[in-house]
Amino acid sequence: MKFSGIKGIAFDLDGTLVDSVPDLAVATQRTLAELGLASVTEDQVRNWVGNGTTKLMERAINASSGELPSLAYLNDAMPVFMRHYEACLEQYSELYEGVAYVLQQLRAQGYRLAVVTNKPYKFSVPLLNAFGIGELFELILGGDSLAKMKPDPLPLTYLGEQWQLLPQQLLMVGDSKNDIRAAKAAGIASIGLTYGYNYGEDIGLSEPDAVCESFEQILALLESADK
Ligand SMILES: O=C(O)COP(=O)(O)O
Ligand SMILES: [Mg+2]
Repeated sequence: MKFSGIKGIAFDLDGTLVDSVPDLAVATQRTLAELGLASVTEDQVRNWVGNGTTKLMERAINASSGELPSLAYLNDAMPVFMRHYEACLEQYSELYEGVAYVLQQLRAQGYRLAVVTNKPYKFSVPLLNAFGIGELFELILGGDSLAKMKPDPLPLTYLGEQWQLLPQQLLMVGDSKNDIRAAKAAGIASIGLTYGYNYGEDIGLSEPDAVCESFEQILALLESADK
């Protein structure tokens, strides 16, 4: 059974724990306005989330202006975005249904929990704390915490080293192909969630070990596995 012997679980953040696109969209729209560029919609922003905030802004500026920004332009745009996102961070975002309950249950069952996100670390911790779940995680890794982010396996292999757990004792839960690719590259099992953001694609196409339509289903999947 793929999920037996799991001791540690790494959760993705955006699109997995928190529906954060409403605030990412507001911050993107305010940034474009300040740069004098045409606006974009929340639906567009949803399809650009997954590879960190710099990629999000690159995609937004590209769609808005019709051309890829130069590195210098993007470097100037990023502090503007960071300022706007910091100001709204959890204003319109919401924890997905069942998240707090399931995380508490998993902790009570003895699983070690981590967040492995591509979101910058400085936003990840306050966002998790704003929803009262930050304390449930032993380790939080942002997209800028290490030299490489998902889909690179580095954050997951680092987690295994920190916790002294083997790949077969770890599980990655996420909404995006970046999560599933990172898990496969690290040799660990993965669960793909259907309700998040995955560039508008079916997460099943990335072939995670299981697909869940709700966060609650994770509990049942783990309970059905031998410990
Ligand atoms: O910030 C992003 O682009 C994605 O963040 P995630 O890895 O938590 O989904
Ligand atoms: Mg995600």
